[in-house]
Amino acid sequence: MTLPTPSTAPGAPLVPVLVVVGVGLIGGSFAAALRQVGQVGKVIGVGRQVASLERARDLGLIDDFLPLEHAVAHADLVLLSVPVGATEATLAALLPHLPEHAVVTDVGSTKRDVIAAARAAMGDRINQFVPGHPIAGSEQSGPDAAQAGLYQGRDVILTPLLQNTRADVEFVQLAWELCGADVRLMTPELHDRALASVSHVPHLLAFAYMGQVIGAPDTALRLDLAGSGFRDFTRIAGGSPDMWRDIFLANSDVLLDEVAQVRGMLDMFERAIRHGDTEQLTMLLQAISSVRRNWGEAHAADASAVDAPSAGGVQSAGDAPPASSPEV
Ligand SMILES: NC(=O)c1ccc[n+]([C@@H]2O[C@H](COP(=O)([O-])OP(=O)(O)OC[C@H]3O[C@@H](n4cnc5c(N)ncnc54)[C@H](O)[C@@H]3O)[C@@H](O)[C@H]2O)c1
Ligand SMILES: O=C(O)C(=O)C[C@]1(C(=O)O)C=C[C@@H](O)C=C1
Repeated sequence: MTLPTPSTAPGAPLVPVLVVVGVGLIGGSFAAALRQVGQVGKVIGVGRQVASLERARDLGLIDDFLPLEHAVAHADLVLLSVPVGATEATLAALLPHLPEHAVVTDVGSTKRDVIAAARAAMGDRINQFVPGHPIAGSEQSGPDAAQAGLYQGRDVILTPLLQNTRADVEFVQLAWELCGADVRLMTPELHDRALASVSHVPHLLAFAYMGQVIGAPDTALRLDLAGSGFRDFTRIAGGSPDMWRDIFLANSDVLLDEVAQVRGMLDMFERAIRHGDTEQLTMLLQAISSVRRNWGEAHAADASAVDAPSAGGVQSAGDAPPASSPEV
């Protein structure tokens, strides 16, 4: 890969000045990861809460913080790591101050809406925006949750635009690779459909299930008796409400379509249970359990080396096997 434009001097870090807008779990981890490998010169944070930015500085995630317009004027790379609903307003505010050579990328969990927002905000400077999304994170938020190792061996998806230069895409790709990530390129449509299924639906179900439990008359007893199954299933219901509100709304069309299909599966289970259909219930459970076990074993062995099943049209840095779905 050719070294991208911003880093020209030998031994210079890849990113002389990184501006992180939204120094929380994801943005703070990106800064920490690049710093750990010595590939960032200076990190400037931008945010809404001074206390949180001070905390990020105390943790060493950022060197300093500035108002958006001042920070961006120095940037070689801007990482947008705010809830996806804030994309358009944030990009519109930073654009007048963005140097011509600077690249802006994002970490938003949805891509079609983020790209539409970026086009609306950036107009003919859209070439400077390279959309991205790390498939790594947790239910925690804020700078204290940031970890330099968060992206080690994890996939990062880039959905480049026709307007992007190859050098800018390679710059963002290299930055993520230096964080330890495996970069995959795909279309925003494929991204949003797949992530609706394997990220957005599980979060929606966890929130919905948890909501049902806390609405019960004996909630205290239930929560007192809850074990590891409950813990595993509901961990993600502790995620950021702002972040998940924006994701559910941004990806609503494919999310609702996937939810309808999950409802179809629930109906199938309900029918089998209602009719005492042992054969059907066993068949469903066996087919599903075996696929989940295989996936779990492959990913537990080395989550970094095994790519998730890929859909047609996905370009992967690795040799991902073709997608396979359970026949139930
Ligand atoms: N948490 C995850 O697991 C995960 C994983 C991959 C991608 N993402 C994406 O990363 C982005 C950031 O998520 P995070 O987990 O780091 O959240 P976070 O809450 O830890 O950090 C978000 C930051 O954005 C700021 N912010 C919130 N609303 C804002 C607004 N309207 N305008 C400006 N700033 C605002 C917050 O103050 C905070 O500093 C989101 O777009 C999310 O979809 C999250
Ligand atoms: O591990 C978690 O708790 C996450 O929610 C991480 C997770 C996911 O896997 O769904 C959440 C949202 C993202 O956009 C990417 C990753």
